[in-house]
Amino acid sequence: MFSVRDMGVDLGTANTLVYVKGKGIVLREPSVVAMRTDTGAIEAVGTEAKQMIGRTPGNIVAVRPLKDGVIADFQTTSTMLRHFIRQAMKTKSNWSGKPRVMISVPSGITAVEKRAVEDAALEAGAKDAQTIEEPMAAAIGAGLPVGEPTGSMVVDIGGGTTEVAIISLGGIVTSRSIRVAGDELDEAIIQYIKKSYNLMIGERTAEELKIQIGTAIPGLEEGQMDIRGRDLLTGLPKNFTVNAKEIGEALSDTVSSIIEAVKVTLEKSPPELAADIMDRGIVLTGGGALLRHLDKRLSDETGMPVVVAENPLDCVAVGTGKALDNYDVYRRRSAMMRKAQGRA
Ligand SMILES: Nc1ncnc2c1ncn2[C@@H]1O[C@H](COP(=O)(O)OP(=O)(O)OP(=O)(O)O)[C@@H](O)[C@H]1O
Repeated sequence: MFSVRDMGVDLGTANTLVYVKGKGIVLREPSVVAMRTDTGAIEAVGTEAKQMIGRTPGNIVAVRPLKDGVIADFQTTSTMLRHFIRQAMKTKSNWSGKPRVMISVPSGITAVEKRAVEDAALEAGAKDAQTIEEPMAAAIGAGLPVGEPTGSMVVDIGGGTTEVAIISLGGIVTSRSIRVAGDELDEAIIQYIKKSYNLMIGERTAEELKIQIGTAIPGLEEGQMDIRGRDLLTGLPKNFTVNAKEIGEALSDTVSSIIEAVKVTLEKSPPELAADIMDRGIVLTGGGALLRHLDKRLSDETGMPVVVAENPLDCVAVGTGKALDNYDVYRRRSAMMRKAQGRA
């Protein structure tokens, strides 16, 4: 007899990751679904669907169902979640029964949406499902001592949302979630290129520019990249070269918004916890933490030490996996919250 292995799912706006207890991360796919507009039938999910963004014929659309940091399209989110959970179950030949699933969700989603995410996991074959707030999962995954009476601060910069939280004794003391993260950085690049060069580029090209030559401090990076866009005057494709300084300038205001959210959260922190954070430093997680010199700029502007977590893209998924060890605690907590909401 093999034991059932439980699963943690990072249901992100940009990427979905599945962590299987005892195996680690077994699935890592973009949170994208391609569907036929006429019948609603699913054409592709994940990497294959992401490649279709901006390239679909009229009868197919490639959508990101969680694009704006919330579940924008619930039905499609459920379908995608089901697909990934089933795929992850196939990666292990010796499942003996149904797994319990811990799913991280953006902290801004409603109780009804949380319930619906859990239902989607049940439909996919889970025995039971619970949700955990993304910044809590990120902090656990980054190895912060969340259960201790000491303040830890995590800034999770994903695709759709930046979640800033101060955690102590297993709970979120104060937090802020803004819809400014990787997608907004990409959009800032699109707007900059449009304004400076009269050229239109797609969101995937903008993301590539950000990843390859982006910087949070303009002037600190060398480098350039050749790209292709559409000339807005002639309507024709055109090749051109952009340098790191320009991309740094394009990103600067959006980076400032993220830093402002961190400052506001710090200002609301009880003094004892602020002192703990001063000792340990602010921990950056999520793909956005990989933007060059973001740690330095945040440290310069807040006067606090800042560290980038090891494998920032994996922290939330690893955190959901570790949270499986306390599955019953989360289960009891959400049952209590549901009861309290029912009474209110
Ligand atoms: N090297 C890099 N530099 C800058 N940004 C990066 C880098 N690598 C990935 N990203 C960005 O990180 C974002 C995805 O991060 P992540 O997978 O943590 O998000 P998510 O968890 O899906 O989103 P959310 O937390 O909003 O639900 C994308 O916007 C991507 O462009």
